[in-house]
Amino acid sequence: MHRLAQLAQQPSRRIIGLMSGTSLDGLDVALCRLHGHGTATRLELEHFATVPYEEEFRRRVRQVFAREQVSLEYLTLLNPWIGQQHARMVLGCLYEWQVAPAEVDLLASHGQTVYHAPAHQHQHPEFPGLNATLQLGDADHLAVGTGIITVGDFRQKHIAAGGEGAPLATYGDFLLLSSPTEERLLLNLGGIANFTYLPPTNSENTQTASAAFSTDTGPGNTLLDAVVRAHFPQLSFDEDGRLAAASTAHPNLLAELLNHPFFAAALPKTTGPELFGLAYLHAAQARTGTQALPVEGLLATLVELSATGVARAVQLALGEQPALAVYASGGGAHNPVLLAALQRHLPACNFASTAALGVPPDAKEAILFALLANEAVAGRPFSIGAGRQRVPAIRMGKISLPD
Ligand SMILES: Nc1ncnc2c1ncn2[C@@H]1O[C@H](COP(=O)(O)OP(=O)(O)OP(=O)(O)O)[C@@H](O)[C@H]1O
Ligand SMILES: CC(=O)N[C@H]1[C@@H]2OC[C@@H](O2)[C@@H](O)[C@@H]1O[C@H](C)C(=O)O
Repeated sequence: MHRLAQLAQQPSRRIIGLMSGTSLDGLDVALCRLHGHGTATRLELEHFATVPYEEEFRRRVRQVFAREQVSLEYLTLLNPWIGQQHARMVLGCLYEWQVAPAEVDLLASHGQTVYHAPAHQHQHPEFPGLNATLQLGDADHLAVGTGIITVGDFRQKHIAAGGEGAPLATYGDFLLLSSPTEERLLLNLGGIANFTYLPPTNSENTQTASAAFSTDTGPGNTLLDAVVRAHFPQLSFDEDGRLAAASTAHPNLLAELLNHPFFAAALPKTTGPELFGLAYLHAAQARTGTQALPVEGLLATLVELSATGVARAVQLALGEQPALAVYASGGGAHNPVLLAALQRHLPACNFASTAALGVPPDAKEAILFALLANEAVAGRPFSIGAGRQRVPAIRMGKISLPD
């Protein structure tokens, strides 16, 4: 506790942000130097790596990932095991970067989401209105395994304060990437796509902060990856969208997929592969008689679905022809076919990568969790609209001590 009080007083802190997303591609590890806190926060990214998961890691997580029925014993075993694996991966990065664990002030660990259950999605009759989400990889195992104080399990506080436990990007995006003059959209194209809307902070409107918010928009890469894996077991994604580029979207299947009420629901909203999985796709194919659609056509349809989901959410928030600066991040930002579809749907928007703002697109989410840990230890709850748009004024994360 004494160490934590010291950390809070330091002008800057060295924090490792960890993110393991829905794509199960690997653990993102971002070593950050964070100066100050709140709106005065300044970031220096010292090192970044994605430690790829071995097939065996993915196989074990998939035993429970987004599944309604699993072995409770297996789930219990995975919780410390993932924590231990993540600790090992962090130590491997530190060794490579020639940084001693004692030179790092904090670890910020998101853990592995295995089930996301916002009320609109589970609709369980015994728990009406209850939002829930579960991340595995207990932070005590990271703290003891690395010797670094660890902040983990960020999402529960957001739910306790009235949110859905996601997206949490709002807080870090607002602190780090707001512009005094530019109206921005920070678009993350991960397994699930989401965005943060950031109005200019110098706007005449003193309510500006209260207009900043984040929402999921629907699938990003999750369905694309699932279809690629089902057809080509040796591949994990459609590199540069080459397969999708060889065909065009099937209009009836696309319309059927977009018929899901999620796409018209009010913002903000969250979702996951529990909803946007192969069962959803196969049901829509059965209803439209498109079961025999070749894989290229399927992928082209799914790229269009992801882009349309983003465009619909942007239009719900900002009107039919929004003209603002969009900064993309996440793995989908490397997919030229997806980016071209987005530009087609939002022609008045100017698309760039978050690299243009000094944030490497693959590192962004891991950096955001380092920012959240910085706020947990050194910040004060700051208001982004005090509960409007479900952005509660809270600090998030639980603290695990190594001893
Ligand atoms: N060159 C590329 N071409 C096409 N797609 C790509 C490329 N590089 C990465 N991707 C896609 O990005 C995915 C990984 O994205 P990312 O790491 O942002 O997801 P995540 O963080 O796991 O997801 P989430 O943000 O939903 O938790 C890959 O599975 C793949 O679908
Ligand atoms: C429950 C959960 O893990 N959600 C993730 C997921 O991946 C993208 C999207 O769905 C987003 O809502 C969230 O992650 C980011 C980092 C967030 O909370 O902002």
